[in-house]
Amino acid sequence: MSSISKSSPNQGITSFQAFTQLVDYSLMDQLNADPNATSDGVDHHPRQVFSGHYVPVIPTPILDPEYIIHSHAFFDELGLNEELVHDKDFISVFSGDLTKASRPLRRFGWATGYALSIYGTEYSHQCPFGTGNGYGDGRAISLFEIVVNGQRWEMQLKGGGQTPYCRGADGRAVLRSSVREFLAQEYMHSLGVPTSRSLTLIVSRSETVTRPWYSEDSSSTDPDILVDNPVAISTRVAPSFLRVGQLELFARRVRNNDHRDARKELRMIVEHLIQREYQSDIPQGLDFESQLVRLTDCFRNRLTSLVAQWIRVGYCQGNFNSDNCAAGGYTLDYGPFGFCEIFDSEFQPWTGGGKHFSFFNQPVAAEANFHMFWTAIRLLVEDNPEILEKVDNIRRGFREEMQAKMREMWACKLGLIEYDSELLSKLLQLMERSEVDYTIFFRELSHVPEDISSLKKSFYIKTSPELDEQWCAWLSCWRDRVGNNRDLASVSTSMKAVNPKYTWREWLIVPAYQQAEQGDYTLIKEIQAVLSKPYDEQSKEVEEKYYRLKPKQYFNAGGISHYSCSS
Ligand SMILES: Nc1ncnc2c1ncn2[C@@H]1O[C@H](COP(=O)(O)OP(=O)(O)OP(=O)(O)O)[C@@H](O)[C@H]1O
Ligand SMILES: [Mg+2]
Repeated sequence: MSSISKSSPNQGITSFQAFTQLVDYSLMDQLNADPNATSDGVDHHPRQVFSGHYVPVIPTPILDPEYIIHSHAFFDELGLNEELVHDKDFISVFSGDLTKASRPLRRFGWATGYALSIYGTEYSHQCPFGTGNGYGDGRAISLFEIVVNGQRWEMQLKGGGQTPYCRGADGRAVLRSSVREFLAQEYMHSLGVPTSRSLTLIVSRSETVTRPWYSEDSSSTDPDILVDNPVAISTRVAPSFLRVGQLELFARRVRNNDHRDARKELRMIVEHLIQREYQSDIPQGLDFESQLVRLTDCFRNRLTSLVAQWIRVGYCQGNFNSDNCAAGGYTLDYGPFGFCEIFDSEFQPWTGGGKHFSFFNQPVAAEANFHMFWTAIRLLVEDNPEILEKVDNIRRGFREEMQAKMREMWACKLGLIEYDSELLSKLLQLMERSEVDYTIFFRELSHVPEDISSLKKSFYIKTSPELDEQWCAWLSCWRDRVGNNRDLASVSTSMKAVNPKYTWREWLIVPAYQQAEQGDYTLIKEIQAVLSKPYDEQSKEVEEKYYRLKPKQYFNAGGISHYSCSS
């Protein structure tokens, strides 16, 4: 679990100039740039990109940037001193201004194309040209990579302006969505769930964009007003930003025989993926085809673990398309996401997401993404039946592995040594009938209570005596299972380490971004601190404010309980 540790003034990198010494373009330089890219990186209009792995693009800085917050934990990991946020060159670069960048920095970053599959169905008409060649990072621009203690990190602006993939949109992200993404990424990391990380959040004091949103107290499904929002840039960081959709893009070009180098470009991006994300799992000395088998196996392992973890912590990605599925197996794109409060196996905060991307259906959505991954990479071993058989077997085994990871997760969450399907399914029924708060329920259960009174803290409805009786029977059965020859205090400790006390409650986040729109960042910082220790009890004051059921007025509230637009 991460903690906030602030480096002392003498420790770590304090100047942007020193920071630039970490920058490394060597792996990116092995990939192909779009041969039709402009030589000056001024490439901000929607156009088709037919080949190459990336397009060099100059970001568009936000006007009058003001630093809001950075990740203390991640600064610490990277060996950056807190002082760095006072270096104006550091803030300029992470607000999208590369105009004064000097060597080793380059004056442009890059955007990448990717394909889209929704729940295993390929799409290409979402791009303005109807071909898929205009789809990709429309507002995400990577600046550079740094290497710290042998670990490579790609630094990417979200909201850094238009790219050839912007499809005519403004390339911006609003403060609301940037605050959400910044805080959620850090929270996920503190929960111990693999994720892209947050570095900095910077807002413009003068530039705004208009977005549809919800009027106060609106219960409408779709936004009912247009709002001017300050724009912001959050910088997110990951070993790479390669998505399943990216592999698909190159695979589609191979299948369609789009150009001479299509197969070569697919192989290059797959080799790049192995180097960027799987170096520690796949020995470099192996021949490429054996590496591919290992890659398929490792990705299946990471993806199934990830989704089981999501369900453990109550997270719903909301829009788990292949273009929002990181090929490194971590959480990516905190737009339409939400955390389950009142338990509903079909919980889905994004109104456009439907049941297929809902809370408990995420293992199935993940399988659809894995299927697209497998479809793409198997093109590279088509002429080797032995290898193909191995890769296909791994594909076939997805469901079984997913189920095994889910069983393991539920056993852990319930403090059991062995998974018990009957105990779990009875519990889930009771949870749904009693409308329990997902986080509060499991946290209270983690105290291994003797009766159901403390569990009732998590109920949104008043239960009948008959329902109470069923709960008592369930609890007694569960206590027998967990207590069998085990010390209950240690069961409780291990349960508390997997059942967080503090969760993301959208109605507590809303005031933070609303106050930030008025220039007050206190609440953002408070939430960052609380969510950085989600498994700790924390103070009485924090408990009273953050360990609470969702108040009635926020049920069905547009922009809080559901949203149709998240950008
Ligand atoms: N304001 C915008 N300007 C340009 N492109 C945009 C904008 N908003 C979204 N897009 C693009 O539309 C596509 C779908 O949007 P989605 O909300 O999944 O992505 P996102 O949140 O911008 O991106 P990411 O997946 O990089 O976190 C993405 O390719 C994204 O780059
Ligand atoms: Mg996305």
